[in-house]
Amino acid sequence: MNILELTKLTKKFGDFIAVDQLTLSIAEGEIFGLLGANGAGKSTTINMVSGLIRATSGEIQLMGKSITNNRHFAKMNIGVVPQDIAIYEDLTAYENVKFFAGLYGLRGTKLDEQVKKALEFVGLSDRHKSFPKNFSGGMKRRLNIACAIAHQPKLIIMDEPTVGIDPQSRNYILNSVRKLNEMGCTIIYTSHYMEEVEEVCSQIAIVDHGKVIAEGTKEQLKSIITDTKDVWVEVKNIDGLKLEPIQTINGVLGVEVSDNQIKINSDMGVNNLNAIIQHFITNQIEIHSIQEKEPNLESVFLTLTGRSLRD
Ligand SMILES: Nc1ncnc2c1ncn2[C@@H]1O[C@H](COP(=O)(O)OP(=O)(O)OP(=O)(O)O)[C@@H](O)[C@H]1O
Repeated sequence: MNILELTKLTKKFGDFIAVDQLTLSIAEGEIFGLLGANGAGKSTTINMVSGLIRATSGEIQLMGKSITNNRHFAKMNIGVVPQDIAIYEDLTAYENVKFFAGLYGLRGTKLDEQVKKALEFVGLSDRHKSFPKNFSGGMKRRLNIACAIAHQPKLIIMDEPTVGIDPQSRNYILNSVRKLNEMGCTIIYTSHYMEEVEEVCSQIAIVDHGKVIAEGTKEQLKSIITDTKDVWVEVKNIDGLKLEPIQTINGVLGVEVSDNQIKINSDMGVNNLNAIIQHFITNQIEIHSIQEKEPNLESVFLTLTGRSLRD
């Protein structure tokens, strides 16, 4: 079953189209990655799903029900971890989670139980009486997650939850994503860090200029571009290297140089490694290292859009 279906979802800000007839289906049980550069339209899409802003046109269905006129149903079943941390600095960690969970109608012992469970889940039980103003960035993010999950939503949307935090908290959050998924939640995870999306997501949609430009598992996405490979040659000293003759080697599609590294993009079906190495030997340029790199989601993005994920 699809937990979420977006059909021709569009958001205009004046004349500017931030989300452009975006169509996407997310199956129950996935960790679904929305990958796109800054400004691609990820947050705007999330904000329409969570009801923070109204769509200009298009349809959003949650568990088979339109949510346009059913905000309450959406609110009860969706938990959003917003990009900008939304917690009250002058409430304790416990009070923060209690406040947000209370907005979903939880009361009494049930409220208390679920708040404690959520704090335990994010590893902040022993800090429940502390004020978040004394927390690190990573702890604030974790508290933000507790606030979004205490009402036990079926769909959890995390908008760039690892921006600006230390590596330890980042790992903690990625593990929480996996655990929540194992507990039965569907997760939508937006990021412009392709490593994270590759690591944690079972399905990925690449968003650019408000549209989905490719979708599938990471293997399916990579297969879009497996007809090319990159050979990286690191040299001791680049002086005297002529690039034009490399371009003419059979199968070579492009050559880029940065510092002492030469990246040679080449047709996967052509074995031209000997010819490439020979060129360096002929020009008496000493090779320090040479490696062929597998395509990753960054290269998929680059191939599809002509731009890098991070500007
Ligand atoms: N309220 C607004 N008014 C006008 N333009 C907006 C508004 N909100 C977003 N935009 C524009 O819409 C586009 C999409 O923004 P959005 O925040 O959805 O991108 P994003 O993919 O989430 O990127 P980021 O990773 O930077 O958050 C951007 O060009 C942004 O400037």
